Amino acid sequence: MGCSARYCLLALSLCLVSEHAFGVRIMPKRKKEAGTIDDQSTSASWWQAGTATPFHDSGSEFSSTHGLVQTHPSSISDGYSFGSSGASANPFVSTSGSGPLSGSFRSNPLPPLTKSSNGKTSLKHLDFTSSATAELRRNPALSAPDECARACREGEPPRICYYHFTLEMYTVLGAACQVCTPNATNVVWSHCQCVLADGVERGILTANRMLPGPSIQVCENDKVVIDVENHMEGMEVTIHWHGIWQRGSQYYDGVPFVTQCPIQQGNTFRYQWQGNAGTHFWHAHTGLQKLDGLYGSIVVRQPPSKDPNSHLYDYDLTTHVMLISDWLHEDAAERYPGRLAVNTGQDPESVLINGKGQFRDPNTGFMTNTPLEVFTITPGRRYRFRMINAFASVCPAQLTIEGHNLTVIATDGEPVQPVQVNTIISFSGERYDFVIEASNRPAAYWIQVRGLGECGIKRAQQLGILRYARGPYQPSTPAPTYDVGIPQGVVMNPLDARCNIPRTDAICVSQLKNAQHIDPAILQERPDVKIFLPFRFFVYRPEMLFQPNTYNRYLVAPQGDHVISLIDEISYMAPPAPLISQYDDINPEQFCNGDNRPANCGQNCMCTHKVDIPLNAVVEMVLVDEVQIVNLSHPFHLHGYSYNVIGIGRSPDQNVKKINLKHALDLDRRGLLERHLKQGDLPPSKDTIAVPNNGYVVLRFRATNPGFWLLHCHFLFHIVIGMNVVLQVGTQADLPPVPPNFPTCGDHLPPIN
Ligand SMILES: NCCC(=O)NCCc1ccc(O)c(O)c1
Repeated sequence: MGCSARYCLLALSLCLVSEHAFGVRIMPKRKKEAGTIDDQSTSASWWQAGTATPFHDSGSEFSSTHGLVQTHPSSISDGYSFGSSGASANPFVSTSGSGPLSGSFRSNPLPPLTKSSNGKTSLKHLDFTSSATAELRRNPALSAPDECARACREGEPPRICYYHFTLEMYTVLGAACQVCTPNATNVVWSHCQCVLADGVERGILTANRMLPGPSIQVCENDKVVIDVENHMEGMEVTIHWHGIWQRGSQYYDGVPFVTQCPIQQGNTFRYQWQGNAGTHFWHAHTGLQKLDGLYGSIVVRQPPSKDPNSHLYDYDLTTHVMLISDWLHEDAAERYPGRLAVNTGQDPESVLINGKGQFRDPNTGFMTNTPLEVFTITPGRRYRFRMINAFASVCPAQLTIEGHNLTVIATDGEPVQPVQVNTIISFSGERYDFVIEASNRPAAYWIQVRGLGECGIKRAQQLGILRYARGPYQPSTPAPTYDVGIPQGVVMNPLDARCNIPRTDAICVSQLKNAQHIDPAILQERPDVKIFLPFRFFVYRPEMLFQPNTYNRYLVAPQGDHVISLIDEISYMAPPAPLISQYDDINPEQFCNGDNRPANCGQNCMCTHKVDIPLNAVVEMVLVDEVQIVNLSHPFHLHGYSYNVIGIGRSPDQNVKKINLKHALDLDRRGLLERHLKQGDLPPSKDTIAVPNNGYVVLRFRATNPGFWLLHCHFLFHIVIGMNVVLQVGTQADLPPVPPNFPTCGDHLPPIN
């Protein structure tokens, strides 16, 4: 090989086979029968274009309207499906009882665990290590992942869905990519452990050697059990189930030192919860691990009768989950606290769609030829897509699909009245579900995901393909570039956040209408509790930060500022032991909030920021952006709840160049904060909302879920420098005790002998 560039092998193979300047999609040279394999493909790794095998052909031959399910290997955003998500062949989640698939889903009893009726693996990935298999065999009450990813029908008994995640340090383009070549009997090598990402080699962290990690897809009322086995060398971890409210199971919310002790290397921690319906995701909540690959999708489906928008789509496929993430070509730790001479900040090199993509080296122009994600649809049908923004950096993501309108029907798991747009801009932690109607000319169409904001520097983007079954594989139009993209049309969630005027070019989140009933108490004029939370950065002078014998944390911001995050002038520090299980082990002086600032707490006040909220109170929160950096809007995520987005705005006062707490309070007094509380306003429910740059959002929720719930900016680097606060709803007495033998942790400071 003898190449210096890490991706040169791929780039080289591209050079040999490339027919277009832009590079080659992985395409069969000639069309093959579905499910056959090119036996000549032995000389090079299977992803290389010159040896492309027609595994993705299979999608064209199986119509999604056939009643049979699992006729070929399905995949769920699993990082192995060779550029075909196999969607058309796996239409096993029908939303309409009378639809073509009515009654077609069979649920297999255990065993077998891994094979579907045709003997091929239906949902790969799932961990079939001896421990996972053993647990499933030992306990006949458990269902395997592919049994749980099913159409949900009223009256069907709930399942207990069992998952086993083995977390490891792993490699993109490792040797697994040479061994799992498809062979004549297996179109897809059933347990392929090859992670391709965008074709650039790097070390990563994985769950079950997949990127994204395993998808959890269940029905409402199912019980979900996930054994998380940590084998990451020298690392501790927790997994947060983003969007899952954890009612009655707060100790499984996965926030380190709030709801549990981190899982030590070599240990297994069993999470158990019942999911509220919707599109959610899981990700590591410790350190920077999320950015290195520890995330995956969660879909909690409902019987169609329970979804107010189910009449708008025919299919809700396991394969139409679209998880988008930003991607580095090095460990995230290279970026924290950050470097000076080569300060690339948080800027990702790349973007991935379901862990897939290609990368063009800006210096050489070489482009990798790894497969793009393909979503297959059948003409005339309407499909529910579930988009998950798993970005970690500050970049918003812009999704556009060539030739297709997107009808937004839900956000953050909660249904909204449908709105039609052409582009969806989303922030880290948000989810948008939309319907696509396969009503265009049967062809292949580009999907473009562009990183906005800081991602514009490197022009990070990724492409995918929306393909009509039996149509061509390759879009006929030139691949959209960062600068010449798919026309954006009407935008969901515009960055300018001009939300208080009617407009035809964009729809703000605050202009969406909830598709469900809203507790009237939420809309009462005066909430029981009103909390203003301004947030900003504190910029250290180097002589303060590097005072001898002080060791304050910091992040090197893009312009070189050394900063920490403040919410209400406090930078959150985790306590040494979990609030939920070892509250009494924590020194009360560890806690603070705006009304109780520790003595001598200066401008860089660091403590466990905790705000107490009475159980069942109607809470209003006003988040105020005091960061004041153009193009930077912070998405705030609340654990344990979804809130109603009552208003989004900026100062109406032309003289006020910069909003701050004082000004927001003044606007509130004058009744000038935007609040949609009228009959029929129906403010949408969400759990993650971007606070517009130089603006504010007003949120409300009824505090019916007791516990210690984290509220935080969802940007990863802002979390680690303290942009968090714990909302304690109710008292410890309102919480169930943690399960027996819940792990403990804490300082060890015995008397000195
Ligand atoms: N007027 C204050 C200057 C300031 O706050 N500088 C920080 C800028 C920053 C911090 C973190 C980021 O992630 C980012 O993108 C930008």
